[in-house]
Amino acid sequence: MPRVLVSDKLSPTAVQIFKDRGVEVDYLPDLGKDKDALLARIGDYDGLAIRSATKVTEKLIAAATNLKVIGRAGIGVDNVDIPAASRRGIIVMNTPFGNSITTAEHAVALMFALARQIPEANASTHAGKWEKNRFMGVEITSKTLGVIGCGNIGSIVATRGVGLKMHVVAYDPFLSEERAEELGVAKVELNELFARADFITLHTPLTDKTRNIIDAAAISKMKDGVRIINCARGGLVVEKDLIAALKSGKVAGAGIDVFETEPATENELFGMENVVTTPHLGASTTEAQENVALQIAEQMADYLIKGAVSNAINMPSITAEEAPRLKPFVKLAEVLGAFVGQVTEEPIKSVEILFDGSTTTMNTRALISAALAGLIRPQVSDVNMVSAPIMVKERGIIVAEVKRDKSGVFDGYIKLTVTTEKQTRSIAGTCFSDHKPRFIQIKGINLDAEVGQHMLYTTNPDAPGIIGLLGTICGRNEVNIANFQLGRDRPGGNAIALLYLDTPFPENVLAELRAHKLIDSAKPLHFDVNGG
Ligand SMILES: NC(=O)c1ccc[n+]([C@@H]2O[C@H](COP(=O)([O-])OP(=O)(O)OC[C@H]3O[C@@H](n4cnc5c(N)ncnc54)[C@H](O)[C@@H]3O)[C@@H](O)[C@H]2O)c1
Ligand SMILES: O=C(O)[C@H](O)COP(=O)(O)O
Repeated sequence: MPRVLVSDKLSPTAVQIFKDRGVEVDYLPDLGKDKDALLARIGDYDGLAIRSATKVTEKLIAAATNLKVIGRAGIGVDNVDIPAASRRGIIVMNTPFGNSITTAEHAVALMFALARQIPEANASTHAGKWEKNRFMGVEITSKTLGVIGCGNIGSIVATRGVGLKMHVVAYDPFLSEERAEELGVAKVELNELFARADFITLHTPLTDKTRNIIDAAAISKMKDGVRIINCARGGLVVEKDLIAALKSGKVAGAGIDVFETEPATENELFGMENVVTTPHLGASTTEAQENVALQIAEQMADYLIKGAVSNAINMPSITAEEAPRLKPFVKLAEVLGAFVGQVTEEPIKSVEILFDGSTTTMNTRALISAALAGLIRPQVSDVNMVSAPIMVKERGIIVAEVKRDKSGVFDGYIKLTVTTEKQTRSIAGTCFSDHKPRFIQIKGINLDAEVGQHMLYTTNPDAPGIIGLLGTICGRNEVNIANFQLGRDRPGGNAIALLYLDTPFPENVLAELRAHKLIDSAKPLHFDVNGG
């Protein structure tokens, strides 16, 4: 039974779903704030469900020896060291839509709060002051709203702005003109947004490109009296520059839900009259918390129990429906990679993965990840479909995908071609209705060979005596040959042999075989035929 730890506050729905799905769950919502206690316990779990309080650092990941999946009940995953998780083969998934409406509504709420100074006016009225002349607001209608980052949340804010009769301009390098038109917004460059907007709202993730996107230089390009809303991430806005601009009056107000340092208990923004703050409440509604808890528990259970992957940051999605059809081809891709990985001794420069016929309609990203995992496993023992692409990239190996229509007798097949400094190797395989992977071409030589756990692969000239030679040497050394497959490109040309053995081929016998003039090369192979 897989075990999941919930280390941040999540709706009880998540716990119930884990239990119903047969996942053991420990709900310890304060553990995320206690780094040492979390570090001491994390090794016991297959899954970790979090929000933004738990910081999943490289150190925590190193201690998480059994961890397979980190589930973020929410959107931002900047509290997770994703490269470290990927390197360890741990899937990181989030719930990309569960809290977007709620967060968009919070941004709009902050915009209204700023425009009419509602928090200040509320405090003053509660204090019995009746300061009717102190609070003079601004209308929102006909003002320009600048949306930076027009993805899920930004686009909801944009349409709300349109509904409020605002002019909406959006800056997002990935926003298409068609989508902008559909939303009713004008797609503009950042400087134009700065120059035109009366209200600016941020909705980008925190990345190296977006960090400090609002600094003193950016503020200087904005209209006098602009109001800035940040419901995305602290770190997008340079707080000291914002504070200076609020003090000078250049910025008339700021609505801030997220801070450079969180939890934020001390901050110069606190107490400023023209600043409305909330403690990272963007996602905090009953509806959103129900959504994200339910989604993350389902997604994590799907992965831990069925191998289905959805909304993963570091792995292609595999739906529960496609998982059974894909599984044998994942195995095939991995086996093809493993074959080449085991026979290649020099550094690999590039890999081409060709999908032919029916395989082109499959989840080729997942299949490529599987092939790469098989390929580099002989060099890095602890690698899986999550970590393989990152490890291959770190090694500077170029990966290319090619798709083509059915070209031969098979409904479809996968062919892997690997180039090193010395040579190019290729291997192709397919799965028949028995779902078992088989090799159909090695070194350009056609054959039909199943995959065995322990095998010996030899290359030799097509000459009389090879079978006898292999049989004699194996027999003399008590190596039992369970099966045998031969192939050649033409009579008297290049030939290959695949021997199926009951046990790994002994090293000392290998030396004898390699020394024989009829054998060009001999390589023992091992395949995880039973693994998932
Ligand atoms: N305050 C909260 O409680 C709360 C709640 C949910 C999400 N968030 C934050 O909001 C962010 C946005 O969420 P989302 O669901 O809309 O994400 P999203 O991925 O759907 O949208 C982000 C958009 O930002 C754009 N973008 C990326 N780099 C950019 C750049 N340099 N300049 C301009 N645009 C850029 C992307 O193209 C994308 O369209 C999340 O990353 C998260 O950090 C905060
Ligand atoms: O990225 C998110 O989903 C939000 O920042 C919500 O964070 P929270 O789950 O900690 O409220």
